[in-house]
Amino acid sequence: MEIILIGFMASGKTTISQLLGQKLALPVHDLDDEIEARSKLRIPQIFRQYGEPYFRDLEADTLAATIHLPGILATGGGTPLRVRNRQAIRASGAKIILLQAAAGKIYRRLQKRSNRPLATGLSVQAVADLQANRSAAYEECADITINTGELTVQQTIERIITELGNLRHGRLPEDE
Ligand SMILES: Nc1ncnc2c1ncn2[C@@H]1O[C@H](COP(=O)(O)OP(=O)(O)O)[C@@H](O)[C@H]1O
Ligand SMILES: O=C(O)C1=C[C@@H](OP(=O)(O)O)[C@@H](O)[C@H](O)C1
Ligand SMILES: [Mg+2]
Repeated sequence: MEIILIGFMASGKTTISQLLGQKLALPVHDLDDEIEARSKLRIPQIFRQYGEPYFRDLEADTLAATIHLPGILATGGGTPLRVRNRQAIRASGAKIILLQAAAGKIYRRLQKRSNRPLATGLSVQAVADLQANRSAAYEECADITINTGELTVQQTIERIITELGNLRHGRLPEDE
């Protein structure tokens, strides 16, 4: 992959990967879609019938099988939790983009109907707690971090393009 998007549920990985792929003319892969295609099961069905550890094994295997393809990869919110996945993400040579948003924003985005078994019935506090548990794993991988909370989808894309340019030219955010 050239670019890998990581971050909490509803931070925008799936949405942004699609638009970024169009903008940069790169193929787009979504790890959840790849897992569903490989297992021929929907994500909630995998959690219900086989449990989370089985899902995490599938996720790790699917990551290993897709990470060497060209393009942009949208991971799932839990993908960087396993150390082996973090190592694979770092070793891929892709630019790693961490999308963030405050718990209240994430909570509102999660109220839309979705395919996320772990988001069902989460309070704002539970979202904040889970974010706190996961943040070190995300930050360990990230080359670029973008807070999408106050941005539109279009603004997020523009910010990513700018930050990728800065990274390429060795500029730090403080230089701007
Ligand atoms: N600035 C933004 N960047 C990304 N997504 C945003 C933004 N503002 C609102 N959203 C919305 O947040 C939701 C993110 O969902 P999704 O792309 O499925 O996230 P993920 O794949 O990280 O779980 C979408 O409904 C998207 O339209
Ligand atoms: O955060 C998580 O543990 C998960 C996030 C989901 O992906 P999104 O982050 O794209 O919603 C999906 O992989 C699964 O429901 C588990
Ligand atoms: Mg997604």
